[in-house]
Amino acid sequence: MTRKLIVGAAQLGPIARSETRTQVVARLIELMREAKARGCDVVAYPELALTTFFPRWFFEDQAEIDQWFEREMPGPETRPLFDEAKKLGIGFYLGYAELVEQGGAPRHFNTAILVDKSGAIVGKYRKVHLPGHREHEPWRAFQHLEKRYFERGDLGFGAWRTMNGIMGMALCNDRRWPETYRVLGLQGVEMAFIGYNTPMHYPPVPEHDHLQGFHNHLVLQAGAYQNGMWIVGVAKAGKEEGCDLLGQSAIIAPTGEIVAMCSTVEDELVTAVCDLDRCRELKDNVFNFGLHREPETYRLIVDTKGPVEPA
Ligand SMILES: NC(=O)N[C@@H](C(=O)O)c1ccc(O)cc1
Repeated sequence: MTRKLIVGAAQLGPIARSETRTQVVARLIELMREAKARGCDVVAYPELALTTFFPRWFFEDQAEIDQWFEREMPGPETRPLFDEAKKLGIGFYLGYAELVEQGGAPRHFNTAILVDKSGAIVGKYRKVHLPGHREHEPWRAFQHLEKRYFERGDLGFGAWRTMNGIMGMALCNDRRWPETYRVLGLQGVEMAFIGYNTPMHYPPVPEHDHLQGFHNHLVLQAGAYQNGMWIVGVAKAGKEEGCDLLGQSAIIAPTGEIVAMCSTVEDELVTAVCDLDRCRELKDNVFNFGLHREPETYRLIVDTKGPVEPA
């Protein structure tokens, strides 16, 4: 049985603040149909793919915040996407803001799901590394209030056997942290889906603005290679409500090579044939964990948040 998966990275251009879920889902379905026409088994969408990137605004009214969140998945507006996936027989990865009631209390997460070819949700991930700030910082041209609007994910970095392989998920800022990939890699993940919304302007260190594209590929390629996994990085891109977001969505081989990349900052699909068996080239050799890892010497990584004084 071949383990070649045809994978689509369905980058989204900007989503206007006024755009409805129904309008966005229509865009997602169009990309899904294109993916199917190009033979895809699975298609990946960005982080918070159903709305504009709302953490760029400070809202005080909880009802105004909650309007950006999904209370059920699928819900009435998103069900057509699941129906289409089932009809076409294509899997998908989707990021969205999740609102759940637990023990009578509302909980807010920045979430991604993996849906198989039958339209069933097989995995859920809630973003662990929440970037930005908690309080209103009016000096910024755009807020980045993920720390205010979301709780840290409580599901860890899972791995799921589906679509003939072992699949993992992460979201945006998670991709900058080597721990993310390692926890996935240790579970044998062969393909990780990572949606992102990355502003080109980084207010705390604007000297890095020109490096956004470089840093994006640097971390995705290193994560792929060091763990012998395919990585599908998918942007929400373009000028969204005046804020420039990085594009350059990419499919990356376990060798670290970029095999497909978007060249616009609009809705754009790129695809690649991803042979999951190629992960073995790394997992059995240079990154054979069982043979070469020395976890006893890595204690600081889990025992401290860091930094610590040098010994
Ligand atoms: N949605 C995200 O997690 N985005 C982050 C990232 O790309 O790491 C990010 C980028 C720039 C910032 O000023 C704040 C946060």
